[in-house]
Amino acid sequence: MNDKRLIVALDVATMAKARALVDELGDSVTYYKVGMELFYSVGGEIVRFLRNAGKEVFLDLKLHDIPNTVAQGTARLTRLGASILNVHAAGGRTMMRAAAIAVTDAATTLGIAKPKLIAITILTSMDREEWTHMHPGSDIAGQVQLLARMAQEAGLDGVVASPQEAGKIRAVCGQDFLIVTPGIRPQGAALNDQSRTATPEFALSQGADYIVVGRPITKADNPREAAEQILQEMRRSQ
Ligand SMILES: O=c1ccn([C@@H]2O[C@H](COP(=O)(O)O)[C@@H](O)[C@H]2O)c(=O)[nH]1
Repeated sequence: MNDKRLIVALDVATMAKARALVDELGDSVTYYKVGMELFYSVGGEIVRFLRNAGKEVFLDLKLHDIPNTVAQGTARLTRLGASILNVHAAGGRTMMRAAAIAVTDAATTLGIAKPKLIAITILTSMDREEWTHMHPGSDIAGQVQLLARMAQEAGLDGVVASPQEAGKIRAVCGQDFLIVTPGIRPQGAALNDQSRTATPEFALSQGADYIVVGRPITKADNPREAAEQILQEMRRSQ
């Protein structure tokens, strides 16, 4: 069984560990997310390895800097052949617009398919107490909707958000806008450092296009079995 809507977060520190997990998950998983830990350890080699293994890649490096720096960075990353790249929406509309143009131009010059460019809204680890401390009088869901609309207006293809806000994003951004939801926890799973979580079934019911699952699979005693259980839950929710 396999479902491209499941993206497994490959949060390990070495190529050997990454290879072992990809091997173990086999054909049950076709989409992997590569984040800072693995990319800063091994660089572009991991993207080439996954692509050669027939996998799709979400390169989750969350760029956040001035427009020119982010544009140049996303242009360089485009060459690696990932299907999804991302930046922080908090970098602003001008920064997101610059990144969107840079990705399109780089893909055109290289003659490759343009990766989707999506924006981080508010990290799923952020809880309401911490948010209110930082932004008195503002509510998370309203801010997520605002950031998602900004990303859409800047020409991005979608956002990363908590499954708890997916429905609200759909309501303001419509159907033709990608919603990728980390913070996924099957019933009874440890939350770890996540706060605004939900089950795979709930995320999909709220309009998420993709769910991102890391530790509930990668730290399980039997990662393949954990992935298969999530895939079964996804199938039930169709
Ligand atoms: O808001 C965000 C944005 C990105 N992430 C990333 O997703 C995975 C989640 O891993 P779990 O082990 O399932 O918690 C991780 O790589 C984060 O960097 C996120 O969690 N929230």
